[in-house]
Amino acid sequence: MANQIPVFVTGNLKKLQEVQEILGPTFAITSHSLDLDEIQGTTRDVAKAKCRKAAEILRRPVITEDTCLAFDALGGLPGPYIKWFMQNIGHEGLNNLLANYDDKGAKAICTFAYCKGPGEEVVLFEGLTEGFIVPARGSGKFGWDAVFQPRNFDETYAEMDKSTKNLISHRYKALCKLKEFLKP
Ligand SMILES: O=c1nc[nH]c2c1ncn2[C@H]1C[C@H](O)[C@@H](COP(=O)(O)OP(=O)(O)OP(=O)(O)O)O1
Ligand SMILES: [Mg+2]
Repeated sequence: MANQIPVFVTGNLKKLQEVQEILGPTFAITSHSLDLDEIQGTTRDVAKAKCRKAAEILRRPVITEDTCLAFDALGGLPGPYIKWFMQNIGHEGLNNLLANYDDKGAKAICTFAYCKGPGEEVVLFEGLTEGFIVPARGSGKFGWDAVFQPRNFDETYAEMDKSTKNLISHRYKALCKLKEFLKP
């Protein structure tokens, strides 16, 4: 089981597309669509539990990924709960959460997790990109891309070329570490 190529388990097609774009054709990745339950806790706890669960279900080496959007003024929230905030209050609601704060700083954090199989230890690979929450700009249809403007850039993730996002993103940085780990 240990030598099997890990499968990337995600229910999010956009995430999968970005991972494939970043890795390029030389690093084929297979995927399995599962909507895994996500526990409450720190980003790391959530990422570990999700990966452990995927390994138990599929009984083989797996990779999972958890994405966080942490607002500095809110002590890191919504953090791992960003999916539910995004779904329920949208771009405008995310901006409104910070209406009473001057500090619009936010961190996009990507945590890949690898687990060899059921009961095995989970290894984490984190990537972080700092930026600001801004009123939605750009046509990006991927999650909160339109309200996240990376530090030192004039464009939001949604406005910039996909290739630019993929060179500076939280996901890119985490994938670099994962790639190094998976090198034969
Ligand atoms: O680069 C990104 N740019 C904008 N939005 C993003 C990005 N990456 C994830 N997102 C969204 C998707 C979901 O609303 C939440 C993360 O939640 P998260 O649990 O990690 O993703 P998910 O449930 O959609 O897929 P999965 O099956 O891999 O858990 O942020
Ligand atoms: Mg999820």
